[in-house]
Amino acid sequence: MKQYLDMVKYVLDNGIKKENRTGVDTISTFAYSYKVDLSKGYPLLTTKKMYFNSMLHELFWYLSGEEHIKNLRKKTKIWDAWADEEGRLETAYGRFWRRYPVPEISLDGEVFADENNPWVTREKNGQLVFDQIQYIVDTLKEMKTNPNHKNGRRMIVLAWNPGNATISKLPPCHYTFAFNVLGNKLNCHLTQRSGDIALGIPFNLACYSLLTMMIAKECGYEVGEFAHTIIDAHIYENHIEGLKEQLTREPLKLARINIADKPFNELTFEDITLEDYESHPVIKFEVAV
Ligand SMILES: Nc1nc(=O)c2c([nH]1)NC[C@@H]1CN(c3ccc(C(=O)N[C@@H](CCC(=O)O)C(=O)O)cc3)CN21
Ligand SMILES: O=c1ccn([C@H]2C[C@H](O)[C@@H](COP(=O)(O)O)O2)c(=O)[nH]1
Repeated sequence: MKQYLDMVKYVLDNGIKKENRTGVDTISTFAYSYKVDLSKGYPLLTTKKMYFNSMLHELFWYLSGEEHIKNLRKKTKIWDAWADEEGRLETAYGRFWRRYPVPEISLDGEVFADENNPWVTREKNGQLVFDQIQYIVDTLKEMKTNPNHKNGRRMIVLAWNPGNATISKLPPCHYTFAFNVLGNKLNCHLTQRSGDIALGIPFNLACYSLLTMMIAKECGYEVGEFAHTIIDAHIYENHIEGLKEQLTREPLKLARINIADKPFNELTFEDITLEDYESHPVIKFEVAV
């Protein structure tokens, strides 16, 4: 994928050396953006072998709304370093995607959705929560018959909750995304505060591109573009050689994705198949914890 290789080259050429909490320095750039046209194929990197199954388990974990990795860790180890022995995690994306806490006390004149709202439920522990993914799916369906939908430019999912994020061991990196309809095409824009270009970004790109394809299918849209803005876009120093190796490799034809004919909420791991994926060999990168 040319856009990825361009980003790698840009950060290698322009990055500034920076220290960070992990003890492994990075070369960093500010606010790198790129776009991919999803109608041209599925943007899974071909210049190294990608562990598609780990990414797919991660996406279904997000969609499950689980706040822990008790189930995910049976499928992939990629989140183990940030959880405790029991599989508990201080911050989990899916918890906020599908169960974002809603306050029950408001100021004079201010509104918050209550239990009568279609996306709000009360959990067993008494907390009111909002399902942002269902809100997106329902709104996109309503827009088919009502292009002037009041929420047509308000299709936002937020994973950042300051009261959690600012004290968490690992707050969300990809913390907000927005859907956008143009013609009959569904676009998605992801904002990421911090991006590990060798390890995290290829997963994030593949994950949100697939999510966009799944939602487009459910709601009757063609796939449009995936756009990604990475605020601190960095390469860890011990990843430089592996990324330089990738730059010498010629990108191969993009793979395709097949999604089973099932309602979005019933899709499981087995319903998504990766077709015609060919790649250059694996490159091992060590993850900075
Ligand atoms: N420093 C850092 N980089 C990240 O990308 C990252 C974090 N931390 N913390 C939270 C999550 C966990 N993520 C990870 C963690 C590990 C891999 C990883 O090891 N990937 C390997 C092998 C995957 C596998 O064995 O299935 C790869 O080659 O992609 C990828 C993403 C992304 N995130
Ligand atoms: O999905 C993800 C999750 C994490 N990352 C990277 C970005 C950073 O290298 C680290 C997080 O460290 P912070 O100090 O919290 O920024 O993980 C990613 O690229 N993608």
